[in-house]
Amino acid sequence: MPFCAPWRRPQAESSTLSEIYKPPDGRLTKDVLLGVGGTGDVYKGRHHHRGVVAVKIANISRDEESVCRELKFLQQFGGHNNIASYYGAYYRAPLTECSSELLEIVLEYCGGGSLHNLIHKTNGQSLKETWIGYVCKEVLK
Ligand SMILES: Nc1ncnc2c1ncn2[C@@H]1O[C@H](COP(=O)(O)OP(=O)(O)OP(=O)(O)O)[C@@H](O)[C@H]1O
Repeated sequence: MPFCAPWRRPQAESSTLSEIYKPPDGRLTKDVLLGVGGTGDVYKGRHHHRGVVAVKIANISRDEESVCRELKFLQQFGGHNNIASYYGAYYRAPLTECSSELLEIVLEYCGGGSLHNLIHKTNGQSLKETWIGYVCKEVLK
């Protein structure tokens, strides 16, 4: 296999995705749609333990490699101050033969909105130099 997804760990080669990433079993609910990204739709939700969270619905069937790359990134850097924390992922089996295998990726909910929104809400749709400096400094940390 040219590509090895992190959930198919060497010691768990015989395990299926559903065994490694157990289904949420009511521990996770999804509410409003927050946005749509390259990996899938992102919902505001509630996790039984974490409270309010963001839930990214990643389509494994469509692009397993991208989902894997994103998970790897989150597992490695999710502890950084400026990156949403990664709380775990749940496997969702296809409902019918034609539907997709999904992974529900649970993240820290970032309620402040996006930089894109901030720019569009600002007079002249342009941030002050001090703000731009602050954002650049935080991105480079
Ligand atoms: N942790 C989060 N908290 C709150 N909203 C979020 C969170 N993650 C994503 N969103 C919302 O969902 C949208 C899509 O996010 P996502 O991370 O999937 O894609 P992206 O980073 O915008 O693009 P791409 O997937 O192409 O990198 C964001 O623009 C944002 O509005």
